[in-house]
Amino acid sequence: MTAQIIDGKALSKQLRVGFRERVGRLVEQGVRPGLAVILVGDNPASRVYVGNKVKACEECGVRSLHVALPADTPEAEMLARIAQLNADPTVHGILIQLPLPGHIDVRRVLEAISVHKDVDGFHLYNVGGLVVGNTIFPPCTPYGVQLLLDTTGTEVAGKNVVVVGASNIVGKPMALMLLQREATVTICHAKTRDLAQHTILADILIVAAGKPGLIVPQMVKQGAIVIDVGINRLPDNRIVGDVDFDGVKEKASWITPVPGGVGPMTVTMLIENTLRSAERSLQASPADDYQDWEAPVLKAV
Ligand SMILES: Nc1nc2c(c(=O)[nH]1)N[C@@H](CN(C=O)c1ccc(C(=O)N[C@@H](CCC(=O)O)C(=O)O)cc1)CN2
Repeated sequence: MTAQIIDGKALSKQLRVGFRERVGRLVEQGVRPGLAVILVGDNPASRVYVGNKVKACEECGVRSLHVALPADTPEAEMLARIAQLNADPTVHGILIQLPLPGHIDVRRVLEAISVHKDVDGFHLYNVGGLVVGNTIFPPCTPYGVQLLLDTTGTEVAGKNVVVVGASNIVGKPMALMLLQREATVTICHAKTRDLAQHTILADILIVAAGKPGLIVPQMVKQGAIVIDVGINRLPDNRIVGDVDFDGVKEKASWITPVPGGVGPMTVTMLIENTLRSAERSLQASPADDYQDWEAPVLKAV
């Protein structure tokens, strides 16, 4: 039996209808949500992703502020820009497009973003929040994957989940979020021996390794849910994931396509986090700490 497709483009479209309504309500109350996107250098893929983010803002009525800086921008200048954006009440979310040029200390600039505007969820506070299960802003890609999984109607608790890839922005937070939902989680990475021995046991297989064709049908359990987070551009310009889609779809029960699966959801969850930040700004006197943040409750179904 061929797998059912988990359509991230369609789910994004549906969620964005609700976002426009939320923006309308915010504007009625005098707040236009604002997102600042900082891009350093001219990495072509990053330019596409930033373009997608700016387009999504336009579609939802969010004001976007695109800060494009040359590749040799000193770290001190970035820190100064971030400080300005932290202090700007019309900016509810700030993100720094990754990767950054090598001369910039990624952790230092991410830590400079106000926890209250860290809509990418990369600040150490938000990362730590994932460990104890109450982060302010879930990181966008794993958050999107969680919603995509929800659309399958599958109860995650008790399932064997295997995450392939241990990056700070996808693999590790993904594993923590699914552990919070009581899955049995295994993380595989570049040093894992005999990858197939792990993946074959997965009821839910999430692949974020950046290696086209890494996962072939023999590595997948019959009926598994397969989420492909990889985005690889081939020499012929085609975009493919990390999973052999045509082969694996004959074995899986559900599968995400690339493009049109996780990618659009990453951008959609960024808007969700920005709206939550803007909504919170309406509270009469938001405390200057993070204790009064409510945990996010967005559900896909
Ligand atoms: N600050 C951040 N940097 C990066 C993140 C992130 O979440 N925050 N994640 C990735 C890139 N990324 C978002 O920035 C991203 C990747 C892919 C897509 C997307 O829409 N993909 C499309 C295909 C797009 C194409 O034509 O190449 C799809 O899969 O359908 C959006 C965002 C690294 N950096």
